[in-house]
Amino acid sequence: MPIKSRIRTIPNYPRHGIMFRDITTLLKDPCGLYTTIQEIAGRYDSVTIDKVAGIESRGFIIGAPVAYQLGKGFVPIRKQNKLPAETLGKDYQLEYGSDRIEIHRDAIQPGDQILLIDDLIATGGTAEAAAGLIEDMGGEIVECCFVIDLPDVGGRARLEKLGHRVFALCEFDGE
Ligand SMILES: O=P(O)(O)OC[C@H]1O[C@H](OP(=O)(O)OP(=O)(O)O)[C@H](O)[C@@H]1O
Ligand SMILES: Nc1ncnc2[nH]cnc12
Repeated sequence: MPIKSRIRTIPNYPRHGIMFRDITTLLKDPCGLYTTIQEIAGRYDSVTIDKVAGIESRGFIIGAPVAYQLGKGFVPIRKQNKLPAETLGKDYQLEYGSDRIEIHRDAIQPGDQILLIDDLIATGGTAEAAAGLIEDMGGEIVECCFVIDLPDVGGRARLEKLGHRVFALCEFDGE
């Protein structure tokens, strides 16, 4: 069964008008989880990557096994006040609210080739902030990689306009 058909849609969550794309139905399926990680990791098999960065929280579920499969380290980009050492942070707007993400100041070395991973791109605000943090530290974004793209919300176009490569395993377009 394709990855997309294992993702459930919950209308009007967490707010009226939002079609929430729920990956828990993909994750609970051993074949769904395995295929997702293999497909992403396979894409970067012969690409130079120093570290995989994942965005809290759903980006951790996808990013950490991809890093493991590629034999690379994993860097968590976390919500405000969750990281214990010195951090750099950025505020950003969400499809349904606003938030702040942070990264440890010693997580990235200048010139590091970083694969940025999250489960989903909607407005692209979260990924733009995460990519910005990585670039502020001298890291280079190899690609921004997602399980799900919502093209009608415009995040991919926003990241591409900033010069980032974007890849997603599937798209939900007004369904
Ligand atoms: O492209 P954007 O409009 O920025 O939205 C995408 C982000 O929103 C969701 O995370 P959320 O902030 O809901 O946190 P969670 O992963 O902890 O549920 C999703 O996992 C992405 O990180
Ligand atoms: N429509 C959506 N479904 C799941 N996660 C999201 N994050 C932002 N928009 C979302």
